[in-house]
Amino acid sequence: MATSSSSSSSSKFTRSVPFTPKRPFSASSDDLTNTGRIPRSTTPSLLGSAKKFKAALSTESRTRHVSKPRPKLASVPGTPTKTDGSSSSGSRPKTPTTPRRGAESPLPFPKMSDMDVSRVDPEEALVDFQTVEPGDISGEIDESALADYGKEDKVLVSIRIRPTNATSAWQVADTTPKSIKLDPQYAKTTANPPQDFRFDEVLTGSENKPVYNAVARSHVCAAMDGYNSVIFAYGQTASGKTFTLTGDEDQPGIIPRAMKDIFAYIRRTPTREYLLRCSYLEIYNEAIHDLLAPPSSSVSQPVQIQGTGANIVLTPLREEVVTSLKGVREVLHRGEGNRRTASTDWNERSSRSHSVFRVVIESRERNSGSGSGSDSAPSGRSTPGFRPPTPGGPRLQAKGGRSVQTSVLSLIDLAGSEKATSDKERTREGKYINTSLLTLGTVIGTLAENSAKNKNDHVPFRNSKLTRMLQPSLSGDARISVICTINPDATATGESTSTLLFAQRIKKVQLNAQKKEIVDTEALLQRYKKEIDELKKRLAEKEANAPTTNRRLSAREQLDESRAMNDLNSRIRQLTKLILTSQTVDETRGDESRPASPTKIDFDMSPYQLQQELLAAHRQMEIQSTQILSLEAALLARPQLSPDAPEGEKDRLLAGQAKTIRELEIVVNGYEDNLGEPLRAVREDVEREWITKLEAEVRRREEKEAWADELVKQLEKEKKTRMKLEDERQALAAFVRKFDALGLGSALPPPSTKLNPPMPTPGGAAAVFAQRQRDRLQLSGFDAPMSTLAETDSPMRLGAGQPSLLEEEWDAVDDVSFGDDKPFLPSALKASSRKQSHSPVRDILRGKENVPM
Ligand SMILES: Nc1ncnc2c1ncn2[C@@H]1O[C@H](COP(=O)(O)OP(=O)(O)OP(=O)(O)O)[C@@H](O)[C@H]1O
Repeated sequence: MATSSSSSSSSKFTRSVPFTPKRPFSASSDDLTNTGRIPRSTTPSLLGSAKKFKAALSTESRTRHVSKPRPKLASVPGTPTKTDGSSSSGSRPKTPTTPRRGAESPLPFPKMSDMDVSRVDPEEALVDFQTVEPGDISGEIDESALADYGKEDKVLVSIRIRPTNATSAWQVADTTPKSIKLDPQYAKTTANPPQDFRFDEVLTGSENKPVYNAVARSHVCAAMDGYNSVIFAYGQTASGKTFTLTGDEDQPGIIPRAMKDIFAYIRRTPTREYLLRCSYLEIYNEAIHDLLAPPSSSVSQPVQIQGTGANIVLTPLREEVVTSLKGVREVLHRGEGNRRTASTDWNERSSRSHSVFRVVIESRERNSGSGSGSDSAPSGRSTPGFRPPTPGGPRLQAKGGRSVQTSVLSLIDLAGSEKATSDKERTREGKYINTSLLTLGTVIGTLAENSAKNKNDHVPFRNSKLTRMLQPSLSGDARISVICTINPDATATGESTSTLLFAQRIKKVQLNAQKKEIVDTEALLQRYKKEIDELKKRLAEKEANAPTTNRRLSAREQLDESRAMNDLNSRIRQLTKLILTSQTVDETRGDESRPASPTKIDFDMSPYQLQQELLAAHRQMEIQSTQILSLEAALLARPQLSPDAPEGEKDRLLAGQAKTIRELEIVVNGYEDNLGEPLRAVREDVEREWITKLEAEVRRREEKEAWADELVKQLEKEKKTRMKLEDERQALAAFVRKFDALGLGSALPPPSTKLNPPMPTPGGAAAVFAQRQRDRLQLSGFDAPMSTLAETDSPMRLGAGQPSLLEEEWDAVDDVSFGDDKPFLPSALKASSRKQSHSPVRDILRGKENVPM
């Protein structure tokens, strides 16, 4: 938002923007528009500010600043001459926003507050082409050039580059779409060329008229045509958001131009009449303040957002009815006044808060005076009297078949976007601005992603008041135009780039705004009745001609004809039902005690229709007679006793029934004694017997499991021992082979044969060793090879072909003497028996029950 020169010095918030042209430049706008720069010689005081023009529409500010007489606007061609003030239709309605102090209401309603506008009669506040004064429309708006409301399903995204005294760091190309890119000399890195950003519009200069025409006009017209429209300005502090939206005395911004355009639109639309309501609010520190409510109540009663999804309602929020541009100025002026009152430092506040100006536009066709239905009152302010209050403000009613179109135009000036990224101070305020602008970025990012990738990811609208309020619009229910303002100075390239990235993201959001209409139900009923009459007429004609035409028609054509009559009939029945439903509702409301009649017979029906009705009635009767029969049977089953039977009879019947009850109790008790109790006992016995068995089973299973675990552990241990022995055996074998290789493998000679050199044994020491192993096994009674033994002996299988030394004792293996006459048997047997007696597995197995050893 804008800066005030007076307060800027005191503000701790220093603005990087020195450029604040307040007065019209002597340079022509052409000088500025193309380059976005202002010649130094023409630049006015740098300390001037647009902030004081924030309420540029206020009549007060206008009289204060404008010395020259207001230019007289040429009347719009085709504008009917205004009738004099005495005529009720021509007299200009007073904007009902002026406080009516002390006015006593003649009606039995409680006295309304000074600012209560909820009881304004909407019929008295209507605006139409006759009531708009030439001064209320903008002479600057090019009426002939009505845009096409922008791209219907895309957000209209434009960039506005604020003029600068320094050299702009941005280059603008006048292509289609318009593009903007950073001057390479200001790029941080020269590795990649600067990104070329493309948008619907890239605007430069200080002229607000082309900006309005390019970015806002289409959306204002769309709002007048029944579409919700949102125009918001996003950008760094002092980049020109407020200048663009509000403008100043010489360059009115989008808000004043939009209001003028609204009245111009009304003036050139003689077929419709309008009810305009304005609201003005501010979101500051995540609280919504109603700027039109008295300051005390706006603090004590902050505005709440209610509802979900597309049905968001702001409450309590004042909506002021306006009938002229003067009324709009007053509303804006009051809102600005309240906003300033609430802040100690206006600049800080304005750049840290979001302001939202909303216009609710309701319209319906003007009554042609043809007297359709009961509504023959002339259009406009003819309905006298006082209305009961409507929440939020008066509403236009759908009348005499004229449906009401409702739309909202929202004009939003956001807080400075750099707060979302660089506000280091962790103040409450900074945090809240961060929250709402960061959430806006996230929401737009997710929406863009969802549209681009056809996804349905959660969009965090609820994370901030701003996004929650904008939810219906951002969800696609509005035409959106975003104007992103950038400061072209080289010092601000980072912030400007992030603004351009935001703009690029929002471009991808998909929209699907629809017109909203409230239909007049009375008129709808009238239309149904008319259609029924026409259909009946056609049906009657067909039936009358049927005898003659049927003779000429083929069988197929006759069938078609009969089908057509059937169709007519069913449509008549359908419409009649719709009418009857609404009448039935009215009847039941009117007299609760009287049941609504299920059907109404129209005696104007054709014979065919009556026949159908008769058949349906017959079917209904059959169903009902079956029901009657079953009810009669039920009645007969009841004990016979007339209501006027003597008391004694009744007592007897009661006694009889009491007896039956007792008998039934006896039966129930008998069942319990004879069957219930014994059955329970049997069940308990069975349970008891089986519980012990079950417990024993469980115990056994647990023991076996423990034994199996132990067994596995022992086998593991045994396997390790085997591996170790195998390693040692291999070492020994290697030693023996080496021994042989040295020629020492012959049987040792007897000590006496020293002279005869020993002859090597055929096959060497290895052969001797192998032979000894075989002999040993044979002697122990094992024929199977060792490896087989190992496999069968142990529940833990070793790899096939793995040599086994399980049965071997180290001292046996240790016997490496090569004398084949040395008896081997005793040692082997001894080892074998010793091994058996010490086997840990056997020890465990022995300890187990039921395991044969
Ligand atoms: N296009 C422009 N032509 C001439 N002056 C401009 C333009 N844009 C901005 N300015 C001037 O720059 C100053 C800052 O602009 P403005 O107050 O609109 O910024 P802002 O983005 O609204 O800042 P904040 O975030 O604080 O509200 C004002 O004095 C305004 O007059």
